[in-house]
Amino acid sequence: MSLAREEIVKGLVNILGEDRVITDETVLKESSIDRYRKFEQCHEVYTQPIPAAVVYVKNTEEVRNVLMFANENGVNVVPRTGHSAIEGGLETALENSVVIDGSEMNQVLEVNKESMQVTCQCGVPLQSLEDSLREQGLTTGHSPQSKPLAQMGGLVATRSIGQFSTLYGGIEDMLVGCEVVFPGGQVCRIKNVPRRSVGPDIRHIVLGNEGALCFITEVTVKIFKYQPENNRFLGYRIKDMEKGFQALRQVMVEGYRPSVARLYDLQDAEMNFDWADGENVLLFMAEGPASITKATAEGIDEIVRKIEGVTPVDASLIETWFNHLNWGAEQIAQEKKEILATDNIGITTEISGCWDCIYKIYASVVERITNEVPDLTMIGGHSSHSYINGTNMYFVYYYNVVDCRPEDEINKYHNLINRIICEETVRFGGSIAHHHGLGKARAHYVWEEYGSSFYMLETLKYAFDPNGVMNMGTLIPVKHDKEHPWNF
Ligand SMILES: Cc1cc2nc3c(=O)[nH]c(=O)nc-3n(C[C@H](O)[C@H](O)[C@H](O)COP(=O)(O)OP(=O)(O)OC[C@H]3O[C@@H](n4cnc5c(N)ncnc54)[C@H](O)[C@@H]3O)c2cc1C
Repeated sequence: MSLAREEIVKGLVNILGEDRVITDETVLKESSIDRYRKFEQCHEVYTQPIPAAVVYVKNTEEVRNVLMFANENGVNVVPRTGHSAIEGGLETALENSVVIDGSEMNQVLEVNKESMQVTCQCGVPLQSLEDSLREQGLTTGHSPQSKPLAQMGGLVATRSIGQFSTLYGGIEDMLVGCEVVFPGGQVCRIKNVPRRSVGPDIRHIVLGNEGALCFITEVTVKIFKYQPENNRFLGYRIKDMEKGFQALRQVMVEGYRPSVARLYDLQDAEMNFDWADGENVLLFMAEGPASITKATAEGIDEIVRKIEGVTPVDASLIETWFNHLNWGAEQIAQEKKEILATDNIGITTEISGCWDCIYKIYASVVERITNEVPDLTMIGGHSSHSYINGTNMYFVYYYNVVDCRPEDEINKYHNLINRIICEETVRFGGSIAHHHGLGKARAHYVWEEYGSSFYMLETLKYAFDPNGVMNMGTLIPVKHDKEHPWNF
């Protein structure tokens, strides 16, 4: 039999003491969702089950004790660090869940300048880590737009990616080793080595698990020399979006590795660049030793200028724009004010596809959303992470919320748009989530995404979380309506 709310709180207080078991109603409500339900959040309307408690853990032993308590008593837990999730990964989908917050595990344990790696606890904010590394002439190379908000545990748990990914890769290319705790109480450490050939790469069980398999307590990531004085910026207007994708492809296929390679369609460009002048925008940044950035910038410029319909712009425009790209608490507060004042809301959904299908996905998503979604005020997007075999597409959309209560917005608009994006992406052979994770929102499409390999994901879930207490509903939905997967 499951424990009553009071018994759960009592058990947690026995483990952690009263101070670190929070049962304040406002905190609990705010902890029941993340930015997937941004409209509800702005209106302070909470539709998800309110957790029994939020607990602040200070070390691995405490994480272990809380997880074992939850596992033995069938209590759902939701791991959390920076609270910047945007796909519902932090929603407490089951009654009487416990949010385990690791943000007080915030020590940088070692900066190893010889082996070029840094080890930190899960709650280290990326911004403070990066600021202190830069003072020492070093960088993680990781720069998601949420750098001012996100913390190391969450960044690994979501398989995050940063703005310089074309050079440094995603977090999966940076993670060297880690320590994690499973619900049965097993504490596992994956050691720090440059590479090994000893069976499957078990780091990938941790990466992107979204708190549905284990709690990440410590991570070691690579570090690189920080040499901003050598940065080169390039920017272009380009008339045709499809040719823009071809330009990105050519840069990658010819073997160039800019840190940033981005293509904005004209709708998104209009919102970001006052010089876009009704055209799409291509931009690049090269980082690293001076000889490499010079050669990279010159090589890319030569390729792009040969493409029809391209107009170069002053490099300083790109540099200025780039320095104001990140989002912290201030931008989030400002956004809330604007949403409340206008009932107009902007949301993003990102996917990926190989070069042979990305334009088809883009064009068909834009067409369907334009035709099928009511009250739309903008649909567009950009590609911001490119590879030898393809790229991502980051759809950006705005709509007016008309004639509906805050709690009805999600199904009337947001889930409808998500469905279109997921359907078209799967139809053309892409992946429904490039870097924000499946959370609870896109988990409804997990079968379409995985196909026959769903067996492997499901087996991992059963093996590592046999009692079903790790962030239930994330990766695999708790309730799923096959006929109407977008309605939840
Ligand atoms: C304005 C904005 C911009 C963004 N830009 C980017 C971007 O450029 N690139 C990008 O990749 N993402 C981006 N995101 C999404 C988000 O910031 C990332 O997913 C980030 O990695 C989440 O880190 P966090 O510490 O905030 O994790 P949280 O939000 O606390 O948690 C995220 C998920 O990870 C799980 N989790 C958290 N901590 C742990 C842990 N210790 N152990 C196990 N599971 C855990 C949670 O259960 C949840 O499912 C953006 C978000 C916002 C709001």
